[in-house]
Amino acid sequence: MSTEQDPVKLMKQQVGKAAADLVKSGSIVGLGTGSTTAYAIEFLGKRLQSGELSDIKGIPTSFQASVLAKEYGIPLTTLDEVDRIDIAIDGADEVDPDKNLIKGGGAAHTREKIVDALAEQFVVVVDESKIVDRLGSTFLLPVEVLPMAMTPVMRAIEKLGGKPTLRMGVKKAGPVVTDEGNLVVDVKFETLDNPAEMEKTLNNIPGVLENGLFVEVSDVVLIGAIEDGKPVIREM
Ligand SMILES: O=C(CO)[C@H](O)[C@H](O)COP(=O)(O)O
Repeated sequence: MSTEQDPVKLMKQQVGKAAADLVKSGSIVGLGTGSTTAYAIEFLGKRLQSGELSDIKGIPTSFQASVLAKEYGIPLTTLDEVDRIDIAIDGADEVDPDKNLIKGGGAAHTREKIVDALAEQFVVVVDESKIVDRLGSTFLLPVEVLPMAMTPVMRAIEKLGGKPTLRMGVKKAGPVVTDEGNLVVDVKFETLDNPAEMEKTLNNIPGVLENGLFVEVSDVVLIGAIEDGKPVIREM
C-alpha cells in the first residue's frame, strides 16, 4: 500500500488546521459544511481536548456539521441563545478575486449564509483549485427551492438566461433534499458579470429560499496549495 498522501487531502487538512488555530477561547464559532471545514472542526476538537482552547460553542450550518461537532466534543448552541458569532469557518466551491463565493456544493448554503454573514470574522477555507477569475466558470450556481415551487422557479431562472437542473441524489432515488426539506436547482449561467445583482434577483423569485452567491461576506480566504511538493497556505 502506498504511504504517499493525497495532495488535495493534504491541502484541505493544512488549511482546516490554520483556520482552527484562529479561534480564541470563549468564542462562538460558526461551523461550516464540507470536506475542508470537516478538518477545521476536527482540529478545533483536538485543541479543546488538549486544553489549549476552552469555553467555545459552535453553531452548526448543517446536519453534517452538528454530527462532526458532537464527534469531536465541541459543545453546540443556537442563534436563539447567543447575541453574536465571533468567527465562522466555512468552505467554498469557487472564490473570485474580490473574495466573493459560490457555495452550496453540499446543499447547505441557506444555513451557511445565515451563520457566515452574522459572523464578526468569516474565514473561508479552500484548496487552490477553487480560485477562479469569474464566478460560475467551473461550478454551477446552487439555488434552494421550496418543492411546490420548483417548476415556476425553473421557468423564471430560464427567463434570466440560466439553465437549471434539479440536483439528484447519489445512493438515493430521486432529488437531493436539503436539511430544511427543500430541493436544489443547479444553474448554468453563461456569464455572471454582476454577482451582487444576480444574488438579489434570484432571491426575489417567489419560492427561492436562498442561492449560493456569497457577495461581500468573506473577510479572510485561506488557500491551501502545494509549492515545491510541500503544502503551503496563502491568504487572500
Ligand atoms: O458550500 C458548501 C456546502 O454547502 C461547502 O462548503 C462547499 O461545497 C465546499 O466543500 P468542500 O470543502 O468539500 O470542497
